[in-house]
Amino acid sequence: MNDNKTKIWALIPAAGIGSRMKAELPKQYLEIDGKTILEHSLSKFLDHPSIEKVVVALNPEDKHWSKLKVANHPKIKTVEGGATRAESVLNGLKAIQQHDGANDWVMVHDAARPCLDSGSVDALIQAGKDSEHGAILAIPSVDTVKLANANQTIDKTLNREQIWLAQTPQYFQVGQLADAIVAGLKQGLPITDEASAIEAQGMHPALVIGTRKNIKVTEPEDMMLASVWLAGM
Ligand SMILES: Nc1ccn([C@@H]2O[C@H](COP(=O)(O)OP(=O)(O)OP(=O)(O)O)[C@@H](O)[C@H]2O)c(=O)n1
Ligand SMILES: C[C@](O)(CO)[C@H](O)COP(=O)(O)O
Repeated sequence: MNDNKTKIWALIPAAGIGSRMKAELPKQYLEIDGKTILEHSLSKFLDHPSIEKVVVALNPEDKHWSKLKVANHPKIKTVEGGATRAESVLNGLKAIQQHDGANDWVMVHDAARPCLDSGSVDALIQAGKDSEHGAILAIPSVDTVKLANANQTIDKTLNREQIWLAQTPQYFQVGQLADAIVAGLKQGLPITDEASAIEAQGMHPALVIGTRKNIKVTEPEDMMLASVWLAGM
């Protein structure tokens, strides 16, 4: 549980190569309205008064970050990313722990989600005050969800009332999250978001309703959608 005195970090995994985007640059460096996707994602935290510092995990071969204006921002610290998203996040958490931040809280947010609104950040901070096990943004499914067999036939329909689609930011105590990721990686679990590592330790993070605008830019057609949402923000 956090309180009004808790120090809050943001951690942006930005070390991916964007293979599904099939662009010449890693997708976080593609521009929308004169700013890279990464800068749009970062701005929500750099401008937020409750976020003290922002850690950005970069690909060791990154050639683009140093050209951005934001690279010299006093609130930002960079670390080397890892081979997977979970390892990039873990590297960032270790850097925070080196600053004595194990008891601080951290909001992990995909570099590839540029359309986050500050109201959602506020809602997560609020949820962290009531939750022992952290909180994530997510949206209830609006589609009927099928569980598939290996041969792409339907096994069964899941109860939609219980299906939520996870977004980021995901908000946890730094030490609790780092321990959970280390344990999950050791067990060979597929850690595709922070909550999955926490859940695997038997904890139950809260679900906070996000917005459908907070898309993850993943494939080429997502660029158009993100630019529409950003134009309205
Ligand atoms: N080794 C990795 C892989 C991914 N990410 C980051 O995790 C976020 C979500 O990952 P995803 O959307 O899958 O990005 P990519 O891995 O770049 O895309 P793809 O899977 O299409 O290659 C992105 O901000 C990405 O930069 C990371 O920091 N380190
Ligand atoms: C963390 C995440 O954005 C939650 O939906 C998602 O799991 C990342 O998945 P990716 O395949 O690494 O983009």
